[in-house]
Amino acid sequence: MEQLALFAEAGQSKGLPREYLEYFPKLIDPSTGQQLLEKFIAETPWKQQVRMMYTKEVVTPRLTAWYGDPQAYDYQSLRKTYPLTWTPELLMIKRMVEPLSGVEFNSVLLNYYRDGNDSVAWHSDKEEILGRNPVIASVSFGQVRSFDIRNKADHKEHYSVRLEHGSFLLMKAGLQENWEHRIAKSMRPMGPRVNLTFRVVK
Ligand SMILES: O=C(O)CCC(=O)C(=O)O
Ligand SMILES: [Fe+2]
Repeated sequence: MEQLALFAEAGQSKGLPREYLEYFPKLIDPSTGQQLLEKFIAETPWKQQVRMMYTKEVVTPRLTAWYGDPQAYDYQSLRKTYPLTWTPELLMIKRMVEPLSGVEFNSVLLNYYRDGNDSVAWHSDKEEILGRNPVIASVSFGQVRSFDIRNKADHKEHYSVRLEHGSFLLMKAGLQENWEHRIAKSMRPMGPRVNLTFRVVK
């Protein structure tokens, strides 16, 4: 049984459109990852974003925080907003993913999924501040969650990757243009997960 599960996990990236997405299950060892997870949960100034959806206020179903260089401010928001200052842990992980990504990142968005009720809906990260064809490096800690992608031109073409504790997912140029992604809610009991997405803000 255990063997079967392991086999399925090892082969889970088979069939993925590798020109758009690359999965590395073991970037960070499990015990370091556990310490980082606990530190991120305890020490990050998490916020729950509120957005307007037509006339209704909608609360984002997860907690977020944004870190980076002061130059990576968000010029699109009504009031210029600045990222929090890099922590040593975030800088360490940034230096690990940069050679694998071929990009120097200047900011990172943290997502905290407290349990199976937390999620991110279908979207692609294609804001103007990310420029054209952004490369995004995603590192996951804690609860394994399913990362689903679907082709914008044909929703029947879809894949899932289970993002394991300590794993690294590289979202390559073109993914945001041609595919959408999400982390769906789950009915199963789920522990906490923290995900970091390193980005270049123009
Ligand atoms: O939690 C994840 O793995 C994905 C997060 C995401 O899509 C985003 O922050 O834009
Ligand atoms: Fe995203």
